[in-house]
Parts: sequence; structure tokens; C-alpha cells
Amino acid sequence: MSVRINPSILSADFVNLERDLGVISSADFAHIDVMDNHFVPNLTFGPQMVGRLQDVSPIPLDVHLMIENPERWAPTYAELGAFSVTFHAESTTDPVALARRLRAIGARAGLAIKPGTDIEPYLDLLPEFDQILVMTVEPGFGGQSFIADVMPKLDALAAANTRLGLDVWLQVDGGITLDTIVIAAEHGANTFVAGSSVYNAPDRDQAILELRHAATSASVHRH
Ligand SMILES: O=C(CO)[C@@H](O)[C@H](O)COP(=O)(O)O
Repeated sequence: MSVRINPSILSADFVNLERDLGVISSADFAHIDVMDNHFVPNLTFGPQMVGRLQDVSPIPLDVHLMIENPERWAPTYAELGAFSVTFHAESTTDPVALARRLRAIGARAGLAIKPGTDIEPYLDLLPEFDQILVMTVEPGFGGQSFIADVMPKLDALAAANTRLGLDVWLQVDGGITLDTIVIAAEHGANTFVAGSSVYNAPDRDQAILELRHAATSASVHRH
């Protein structure tokens, strides 16, 4: 089973983003955290910046929108060429309609849920999405501790994938380290966002390699 390692540039140096995208070229996707200081109490960047990141990134962009009113902005990121655009269930009134708009533009559509949000209402909607992001911290900041209590949501998603004959990517984000990536992979996650554990490592390639190895071993043992 293949796993994907997506370093989050939230932990990169914001005045050297081109350089810091270059140092994660052995990863699968660059995870781009868009925050609006309304949906979350932090502010990062918008379409103008993400368009330039798209121009210079050696790997495709996995855009995570932590914003209110994603209906207004998510299609813009898809039009910029993002590989995937993930919006939050908590800030969307009609997630299926928005996912269909993103897919029509050519992006993969992702649905994210915060630690306190139940996954059950979304399980039957899985065919409408390409990935589900189960947040393993409260969204807003890097460097927080992994919340293991959300693991039953991954179990439910993995079971729904099997039941429906789907391969919707199951992504986790927040507090991912060499230890916690194993826990998440054992519960069915296959796409891993890691900010500080990659960017704070002395050798980013090595950190990506080790995360990939740990996740792959745990996934193999799960099956
Ligand atoms: O979306 C977020 C935070 O809201 C993440 O993508 C963080 O950037 C992850 O950082 P680490 O927990 O891996 O340091």
C-alpha cells in the first residue's frame, strides 16, 4: 500500500519559501495551510502567494483551507493548479456541491474535519471526495501534540472505504512524528502531513524517508 508524505510549509521560513519548497522535493506533495484569522486564530496567505508557490514548487500542492466561506475561495485555488483543495466541513453548508465544483475544475476534492467533529454524517458521502483530512490537532498552529482520541474516525473511514469499494485517501495533520505516524497508519491513514518534524529536522530528506518508512511498515502490518 502506498503512503504519501506531505510536509507542511507552515513550519518553513516564510521569507525563503522557494528554498524551503526545494528542500522537500523527495516528498509527495507540499501541504499549504491557508488560514484567514476567522475560521482559525491565525493568518497565513492567500491566492496570490499560493499562485507563486505553484509556479516554483518542485512537487504538487495540497492546499488546506482553514477559512470561512470556502465556497468563495476554494475554486480559485483549483484554478491556480493545486493538485488537491481541502475545505472544512464546519465552514461549508453544501460540501458535496463544492467538491463537485472542484472536481469539475480538475482538482482533487478534500473534506477536513476538526477533532471535535463527528465523521458519521460524512461516511456515505465518501464517493464525492478524493481525500478526507482528519485533523489530529486543533487547526491553527504547528508544533502541537497529536490527539490520539480521533483514531476511531480513521477506523470508520477505512471501513467505509472497504464497504463502498473506494480508495479515498485518508489524511492526518498535526503532531505527526515517527511515533504518531505509526499509530495513524495502523488506523488506516495513508497520507501524512508533517510540519515541524520535517522542517525542524537537520536533514529534511532523511526525515521524509524515515516517516515514509515508518508509515509503510505500519500499513503493511495492518493488512
Ligand atoms: O494545519 C495545520 C495546523 O493547523 C498543520 O498543517 C500544521 O502545520 C502541522 O504542523 P505540525 O503539527 O506537524 O508541526
